[in-house]
Amino acid sequence: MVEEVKVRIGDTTLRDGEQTAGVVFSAREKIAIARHLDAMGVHELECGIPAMGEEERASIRALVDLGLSARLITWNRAVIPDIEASLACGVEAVDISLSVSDIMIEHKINKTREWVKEQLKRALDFAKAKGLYVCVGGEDASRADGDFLIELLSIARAHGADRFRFCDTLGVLEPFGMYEKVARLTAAVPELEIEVHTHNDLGLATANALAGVRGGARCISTTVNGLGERAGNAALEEVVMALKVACGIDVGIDTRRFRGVSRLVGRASNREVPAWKAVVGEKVFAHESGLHADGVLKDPRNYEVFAPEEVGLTRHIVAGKHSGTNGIVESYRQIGIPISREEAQELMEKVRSTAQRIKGPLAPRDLLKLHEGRAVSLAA
Ligand SMILES: CC(=O)SCCNC(=O)CCNC(=O)[C@H](O)C(C)(C)COP(=O)(O)OP(=O)(O)OC[C@H]1O[C@@H](n2cnc3c(N)ncnc32)[C@H](O)[C@@H]1OP(=O)(O)O
Ligand SMILES: O=C(O)CCC(=O)C(=O)O
Repeated sequence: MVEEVKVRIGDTTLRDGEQTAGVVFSAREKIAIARHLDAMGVHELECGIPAMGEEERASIRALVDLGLSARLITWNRAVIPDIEASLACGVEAVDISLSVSDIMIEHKINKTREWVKEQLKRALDFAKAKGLYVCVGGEDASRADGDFLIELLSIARAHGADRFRFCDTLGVLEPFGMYEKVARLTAAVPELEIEVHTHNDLGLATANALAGVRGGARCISTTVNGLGERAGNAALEEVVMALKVACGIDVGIDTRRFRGVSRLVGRASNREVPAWKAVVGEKVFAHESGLHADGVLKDPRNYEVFAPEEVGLTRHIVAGKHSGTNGIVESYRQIGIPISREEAQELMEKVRSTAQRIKGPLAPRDLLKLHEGRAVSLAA
């Protein structure tokens, strides 16, 4: 029997997403985003950094007060005051982060590997004594020495950690490397669950997250729209749909809400979602090219990897420069004008030249004008 792979999503839109340079969520927006993600069935929400100050702590307390089903987890440096600040917010789970690559140990926190091990023990013992669920965040794990990582995971396990977060902080890995590194850790310390936190600097965040699962990770860190530091994080909607469609893994999230949460976060972050954004872009189910429109009209599975309704979107047949007869018939049908294939063939040349002139698709009023034998003006 094939083992059913269970993967959980830990969404960090409210922490790493908000760390995008220049992005700020209001407390009200944080609540709306958290409610939306919770209603979709997202398993865990990384919801802020209590060490930042009283305003941040108040917004985290407000999230705790919502009594969501999702686990709320906060981000902390491996220092006791950060964990105390989290406790003061009422959360029951913490991510305790330590830089684990030599470059960051030596050139960022100015410490030694020995210090990292001892600090991990101190912070972990403190958090576990307080009854917290603890994920140990390995910042820059992808550039860390493999043997040192195994040593850290063993310490983390021995001191009661519940999970280790393998961070590709700079987004430097490719999927094969990601697979090998995570597989090595899961083989060495199988009792400790691994989460993968991937960044998109090379456009590989989603691919690397999936490779992590192939390597044995059972939790994926995501953000809505792929918001996050620099080029962003693995996008929630991409990860969930790729797991479902390409890997046959259903994480139990209501994907029909993806469009809604995507627009909510787009507005709150003031980062508009590109029309071609994978999974949630407004135009990813728009078909103009003659052969594509024809294929989709005969059976959407010809050119759609999943149905638009699955993610809250709708299909559009667009009349434009690359249209063919069947697409044009459909475009006229949609505006209540039934035309024959012959009529569509006659109109095709005009549709093409109009699209060329206006440098875009034809709106319903343009189609109407062409049908009435009138020209479409640029200003129309
Ligand atoms: C990869 C990531 O995304 S990790 C998450 C990072 N997120 C953020 O930085 C956003 C919020 N950050 C903040 O509000 C502030 O940076 C705070 C509250 C965390 C810290 O503020 P400050 O005390 O003023 O320190 P500052 O930001 O200038 O520098 C960070 C300090 O933390 C130390 N530090 C960094 N990471 C860690 C860690 N994982 N564990 C312990 N100490 C750490 C640094 O060495 C530095 O210490 P130093 O001043 O003794 O050299
Ligand atoms: O250390 C962590 O838990 C997460 C840090 C992070 O956001 C990153 O490494 O990209």
